[in-house]
Amino acid sequence: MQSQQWLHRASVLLGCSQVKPLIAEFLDGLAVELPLEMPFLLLPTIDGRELDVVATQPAFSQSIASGVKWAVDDFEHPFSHALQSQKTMILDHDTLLYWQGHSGFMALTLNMKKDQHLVIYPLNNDKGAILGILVLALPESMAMTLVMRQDWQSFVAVFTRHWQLLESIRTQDREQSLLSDSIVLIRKDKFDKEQAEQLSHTLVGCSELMQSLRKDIIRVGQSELAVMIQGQTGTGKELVAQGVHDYSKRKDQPFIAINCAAIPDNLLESELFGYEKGAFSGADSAKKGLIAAADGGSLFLDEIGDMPLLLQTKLLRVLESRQFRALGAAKETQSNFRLIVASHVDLKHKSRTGEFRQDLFYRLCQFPISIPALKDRASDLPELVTHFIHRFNASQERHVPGIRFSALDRLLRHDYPGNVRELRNIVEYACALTLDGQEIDLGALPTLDIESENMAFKRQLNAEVESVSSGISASLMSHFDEIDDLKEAVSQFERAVIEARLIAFSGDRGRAADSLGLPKRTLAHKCIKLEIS
Ligand SMILES: Nc1ncnc2c1ncn2[C@@H]1O[C@H](COP(=O)(O)OP(=O)(O)OP(=O)(O)O)[C@@H](O)[C@H]1O
Repeated sequence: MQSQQWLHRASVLLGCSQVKPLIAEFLDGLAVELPLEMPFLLLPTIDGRELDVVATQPAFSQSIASGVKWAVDDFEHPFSHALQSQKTMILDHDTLLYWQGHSGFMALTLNMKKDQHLVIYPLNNDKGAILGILVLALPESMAMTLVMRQDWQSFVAVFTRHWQLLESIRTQDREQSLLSDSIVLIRKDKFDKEQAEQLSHTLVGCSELMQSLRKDIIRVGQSELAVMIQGQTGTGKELVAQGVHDYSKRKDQPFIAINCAAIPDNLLESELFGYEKGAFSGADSAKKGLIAAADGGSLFLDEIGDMPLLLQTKLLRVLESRQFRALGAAKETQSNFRLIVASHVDLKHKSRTGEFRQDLFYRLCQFPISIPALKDRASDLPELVTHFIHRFNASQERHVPGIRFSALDRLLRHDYPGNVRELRNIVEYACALTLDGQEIDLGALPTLDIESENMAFKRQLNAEVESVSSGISASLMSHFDEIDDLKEAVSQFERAVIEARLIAFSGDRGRAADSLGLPKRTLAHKCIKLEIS
């Protein structure tokens, strides 16, 4: 073969933009230009333990590779020697016999003609590391001369350099795309955190329950799933529904809310679906229903458990088809709304007893959210109190700076059957009775139904304190008889009191110190001494 042909082949190789076609082009070129049967390459596997066979015809590579492992540390075959020495090996017919102990190699060379030599040619990158091994069966006359020829060596150098270049582009591309994937993930995570932080200004509470509730709201806001909110009265179901809407793509569209329990059954249908003029006696003009009004936005059906069964059937149809017909209308209309429902009763139970349609229940329950009662998240209470004081100040143009610990302590001992709404009312009442510039005192609180036997909040708070202080605190008082180190017992008690107070004030050391009658520096010093983080 002439130098010009190698040059032409080299230029074809340079046109390849990916490694696989490059190798195929290289091997095909050899098969065409040289009098040989089937050249192939051996490439190290990713773990570097074996050599993989790469030939242009899959059947050929399979026949070489079938069941054969070309382990790099198996010196029974000559390829591992070529790998180690990085030197070209040319095996004549007699030398081949020496390697017949390796069954795979024996099968590979079985059909070689007597005058053929096997050329094992390591391909290095420019740093001297092995890229692969080229294997050729050539007539004796050519084997030696070919590998010595300058044009052949240049051709192979073009092939290996281009191979290396494509590999490094591929690695760069992969790294680039990994980098941009992680940047997207980091940005998304940061965005979600920022949104959750923003939501914490309206949906207040630092307890883990509230934090995960806010995360759920942000997560589901980005989807189109139907949301079912369950929680006792006054726990903030409407606030959560509003949050789902505000943090969704529909936030600039209407948020339409209706309380199914507050509207008589016979009116609920016309409220939802609307009606045409003359649809029933008294329908003097047409009225748009709430389903139509929610088009593009969100429809919030509060107390869905109170919806009559017949209307449930109609609602299910609307959800399936996104179409509805106003009362007395001839045609169906479309509305693209996202449904959010809430209930203070256990709808699953109602669906089992037949009071609520089971198919509707499952259709509505695509993303269930459960809001815990206030008494089950005592650590939220101080922050909620502060929030309601701020809200009161802003709406009434007043200046109540905060609440005294004795008053907060009283609030912590109430059970709140009316949940956050009840707390809000109590705080607003107390604010109204407190003079500007003064903190809310015990005297400003309404009479609260406090059962000393049943101090739900205290119990909850103690449980939280116990969990942070390795269970040393609350039980201490009941084990006076067991105390054998007074100093240690006093330290434990002191630590438990400070920890409880820090929890009560959401970690605000200034307020905790105030409430304990200590200077802030003294409290800080005690925290270090008692190892309170
Ligand atoms: N986590 C919270 N942060 C701030 N305010 C809250 C929170 N939870 C509830 N509220 C306030 O408590 C009051 C009652 O909330 P909301 O109306 O959302 O409760 P609900 O569960 O829908 O009540 P109902 O079952 O009676 O319809 C509202 O003023 C609301 O702003």
